[in-house]
Parts: sequence; structure tokens; C-alpha cells
Amino acid sequence: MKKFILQTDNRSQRSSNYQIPYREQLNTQQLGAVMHDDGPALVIAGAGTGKTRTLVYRVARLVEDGTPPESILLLTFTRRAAREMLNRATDVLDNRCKKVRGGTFHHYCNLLLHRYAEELGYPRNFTLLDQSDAMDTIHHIRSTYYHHLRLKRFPQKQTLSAIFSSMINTRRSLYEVLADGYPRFLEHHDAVAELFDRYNRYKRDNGVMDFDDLLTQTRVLLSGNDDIRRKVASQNRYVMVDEYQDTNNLQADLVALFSSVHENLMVVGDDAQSIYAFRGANFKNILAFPDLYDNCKILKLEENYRSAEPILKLANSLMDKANDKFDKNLYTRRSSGDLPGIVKASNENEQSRFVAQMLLQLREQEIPLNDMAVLFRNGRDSYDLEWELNKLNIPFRKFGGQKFAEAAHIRDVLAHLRVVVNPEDQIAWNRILMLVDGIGPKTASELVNWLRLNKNRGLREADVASKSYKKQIDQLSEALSDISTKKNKPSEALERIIAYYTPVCENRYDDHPKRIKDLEAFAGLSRNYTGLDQLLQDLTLEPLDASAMETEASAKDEPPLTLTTIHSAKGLEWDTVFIIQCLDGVLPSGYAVENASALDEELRLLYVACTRARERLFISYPVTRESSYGEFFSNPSRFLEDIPEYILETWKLVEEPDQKRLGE
Ligand SMILES: Nc1ncnc2c1ncn2[C@@H]1O[C@H](COP(=O)(O)OP(=O)(O)OP(=O)(O)O)[C@@H](O)[C@H]1O
Repeated sequence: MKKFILQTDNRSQRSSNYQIPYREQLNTQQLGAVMHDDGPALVIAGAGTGKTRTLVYRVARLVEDGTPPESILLLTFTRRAAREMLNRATDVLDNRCKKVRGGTFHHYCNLLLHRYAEELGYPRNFTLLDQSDAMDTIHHIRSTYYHHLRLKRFPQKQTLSAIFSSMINTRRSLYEVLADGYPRFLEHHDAVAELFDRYNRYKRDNGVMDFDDLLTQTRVLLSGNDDIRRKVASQNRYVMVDEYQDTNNLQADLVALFSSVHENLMVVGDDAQSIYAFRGANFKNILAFPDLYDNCKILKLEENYRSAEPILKLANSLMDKANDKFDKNLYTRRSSGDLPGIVKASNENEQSRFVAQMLLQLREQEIPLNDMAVLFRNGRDSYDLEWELNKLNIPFRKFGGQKFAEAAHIRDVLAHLRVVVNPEDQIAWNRILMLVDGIGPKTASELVNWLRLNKNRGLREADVASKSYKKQIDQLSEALSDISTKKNKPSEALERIIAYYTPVCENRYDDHPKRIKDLEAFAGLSRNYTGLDQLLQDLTLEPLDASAMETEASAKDEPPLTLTTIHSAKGLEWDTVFIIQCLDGVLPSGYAVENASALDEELRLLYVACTRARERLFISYPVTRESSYGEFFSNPSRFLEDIPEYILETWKLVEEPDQKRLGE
């Protein structure tokens, strides 16, 4: 018999002496995913099974095997997640991992579009509209052209923006979106379609894009231009996508385009943790992934390292109730631990007192406040608790409320910077002109128009000599030209604008001292930036949390407790977790109860919340609630209804006898 020896391709030849002892640091399933070589793979990972760890080690392993780090693309749900993963990869291997490209879909698309925008007829320095700017623009078009429809209940700007976003992210027609989610507006179908066209034209004419454009325009760019697609995709030798359960159809298309040359695509996710349907995420993407790629390998991570067994048992029994899911069997080797508790309080304040007092008790047992968290469905669910915590002087940070960059004073200042970066940004011009004393919508719009027609002249040359606001316009144009001509650092540019804006702020807002403090903190944060455009893009793509910012500015106390919406708790873990307001109508939300798939999503939300806890979990609800109509009775979440006592233990709150007598 003759023998023919096949040579192994160098790249796939594994290094036999890795720096990192993968076998010791990973379990068999994790190791399988880390060592997966070429071709598409789906990693179905249960909560707390080390999917982050697996991605970190896979990055390191690819680099150890000689893959150039800059040819690896890691797409994550937040930019912070990418940064943390790459820092960890750097810690386990070395500095080469710093060169791996990581970020969100929006960041990566933004990067590509700034390189290729001209191919699509946009300027390279196009401005990115944040959510509020996009709504202001829609509002402007709505009131200019559709004012006559106001008496016929024409959709408002928030609704219009949600409708447009849903069309784009779920790739459905306007008719389908209206029929499915907004049937009462079907009668306005044609006007809404026309408004959508006008909005798109407006953005194009003004060289601006909103968040959804970043994704759609990238798809247009890559699917319409084969040379560019090939160039971009050949740079991506390995593509990895975290939290794949929260991608939408458009993102699924983009992933395919990004990896279309090498097809080394690994997506990681947990179908049971898909909680972003309201943003167009389609958890069926993850279920359908193996159908899209013939040779797709399916790998599962099922050993949970995070939670004590009783917590996991509760999480599994919640997931048993879901309709659509991959079969997974989450297990842990940690058999001890307290049963999770279900705490019934007579009203919201009793619930808050329970949480606050339990927190203090656990703190006495050496569990630091910052290793505990209170989770809830909506930002407003924690108001009563916040009051109680303040009373007891317990420091906390809250995530999931208003974002820093969405506050009016921050947006005012940002608008000034935006016109420096892109002098054609009419929305920003309009905002800053309206801040000038004596200028109303009509004059602002005339001046914006003048600026558009006289591109080479500038505000200083506008004919305002006889106007009461001339002095302020002079100050404004001086501030703007100082920044554009002196090419200051972003922090200096901000300080210059803050100096101009401070009297405006004092004039407009009663609480100006707090706002000015915010602005100073903002200038401090911007010191890490070297370019204004980068600062603006980052703030638009990943706005800071307002309250996180406040505590950062004033944190001298012990590291604080975390209050967070469940959505913002994604990927995080704490020793002790409290889930409050676990009521029917809140979790599941009242809007979801009529719809089976929306109800499943709410169930997944509760699952995500429970699986954040390592050692202790308390779920609480008040039996009565206050509303503007008075007190009413409420029921615990239906998801907890038939969970047996040996999985979820009932806790009863009893007042201390003395206290009771005092209250009588
Ligand atoms: N092989 C392992 N050995 C020891 N600890 C591990 C291992 N894998 C993961 N862990 C630990 O388990 C915990 C959960 O890991 P990780 O955060 O990576 O999970 P995850 O799957 O990303 O979680 P989730 O999706 O629920 O947010 C972490 O504290 C991590 O250090």
C-alpha cells in the first residue's frame, strides 16, 4: 500500500506548549469552546457557566497560536464588557491581547462608516444623533408637515421613533409593524410612511445619522460593495459575538457580512437570558443560528460556578415554564446554601424597611455593601427604598435611570461641541441658538437657515447688529471660534464652553449649582480624550449613568450598594441579591400578560435577576400599593405561584412588639 502524507496547515497547527495551562483552568466544555478552531460555532451557555471566561481564554488561545491580534474582532453588548474581557485576556496572557479589536456593533459600524461614509454620500465627519436628537428631529418634521392631524390622534414623536426603529431592527414593513403593535394608527399609515421618508431625507441632507442608521448603512455599504466587503471581512480572521441572544435580525446579517471571507465565527449566548425584544432583539436568532451555517458546531456550557445550588434550583424551575428554549441542564457542584426567600410585605414601605434592615444585618456579617444589590423591573420601583436608604445613611448607586448625557444641561453643552466638529449640524445649531436670551424658535430657524446658505461665513457675520441678543451672539461666536481655531484638547474646549454656558444655566435652571457641578465633573472625565469627535461619539454611543456620575464625584464613603434595573444588571453578579416589587403587573409587566412571547420574555427577565446571586436571594412584594386613586391590593408575580416551599421559602415580616404598641 502506498502512503501519502498530508501536510498540516501551519496556522491550524496547535502550539504544544502553551503559556496558559488551559486544561487546569477550564472545564471540559469550556476547553472545547476555547480550542475550537475554524468554522462557525454556537456556544450555548447557561447563566454563570463561564461564558465570559471562555471568550477571554479563546482570545488568548488564538493569540498564543499566532493569530495576529488585530485580526480578531470581539463584539459585545457594551463597550465596557469588551474592555474588561480584553484586559482579562491581557492579564492571563500578555499585552498582545490589547491589540484585539473589541466593542459593540454600533461602535464597529461607526468606525467603518467614518472610513467609508463618502461611498454612501455622507461626509466623513457625519454627526451621530442620540435618541433625544432623533426625537427632536421627528418632532420638528411632525409639527411642520402634520400639524393638521393632531386632532386625529396622530402618533407622537416617541411612538414614531419606536415604530421606525422597529421597522429597521426587525426588518418588517411599516404595515406589519403598525398591524402588530400599533393597530390604532393604521389609519395614518400613508402619512407615517411619508414622515419616515422625510426624516431619512433630512438626515441625509444634513449629514447626520441616528443609531439605527449605523447598522443599516453598514449593511448597505457591505452588501452593495463587494470590494469593501471583502476588504473589511478579510481583516476579520476570527469574529466572536457575545450575548448573541440579544442581537436582532439586522445584526445577524451584519455578523454574516463581517465574517464572510474566513467564516470563523463563534457566537455565544444564553437563549434563557434574552431580554431585549423591545429593542428589536430576536432570541430566535440564536435558535436559528445552526440552520444558517451548515457546518456549525454546537457547544454547551452547563456547569454553573456562580450560584449556590438552591438558587440554581429556583432558576431552573422558573425556566421550566418557558415555551421556546434550547434544552440545557444547569448544574453546580456547590450543594450547600440557604433557600431563596419570598418575602411578603404589607406595603411598599415595609418592603423597603425589610431590605434596608437585612442589608445592615448582612453588613454586620462582613458582607460588604458593594457585594449586595437590589434589582427591580422599572427605575421607579426603587423610589420608596431610596428614601429609606437615605434615612439610614446607606450609600448606594443606581443604574438604569436617566443617562448623564441625556440631561438637558449636558446636552446643551454637547450641542456646542457638535457644531465645532460638524458646522452643518443644524439640530445642534438650533439648540444652542435657542439658549440665547431673546431668540425663539422662529429666529433660531431663520439663523440656522442663514448659516446653511452661508457655509463659509459663520455666525459672527450674521446680520444681528440691531438685535437685543447681539452681545450674547458675539460671546457665543467668540467661544466657538476659540475652540475651532486654537485646536484645544477636549477638556479645554469643554471648559471654554462651560465658561460661556454658566450664566445661561444660572438663568434657566433653579437647581443650577448641581448642574454646574455635573459639568465640572464632566470636564474632568474628558481629560482622558485627545479628540473632540471621539469624545462625542463615545458619549452618544455609550452614555454614562447620571447617578453613577454623582457618586463618582462624591464617593468618600464605603463602597456603595447597587440599585439597578434588571436590564442593567446583565452580566453582573453579587453575593446577595434582593428582587423587589415582584408583582403581577410589574414583573410580568401589565403590557405583557396578553401575549405569550412577551410573557416568556418577562420570565427570562426574572431568570436573569435570580441568576445574578451567588449566596443569598430574597424576592419581595407588597400586598398593597398606593396610587393616585388611593390604596389597592396587589398580587405576587404569577411566575412564583406554584413554586413549592422546598425551593422558595416563605418569609413573614413581624413588627417588634414595642414598635407595634407605639404605632397603635
Ligand atoms: N472553570 C472555572 N473554574 C472556576 N471558576 C469559574 C470557572 N468558569 C467560570 N468561573 C466563575 O464563575 C462565575 C461566572 O462566570 P462568568 O461571569 O464568566 O459567567 P457568564 O456565563 O458570563 O455569566 P452570565 O451569562 O450569567 O452573566 C465567575 O465568578 C467566574 O470566575
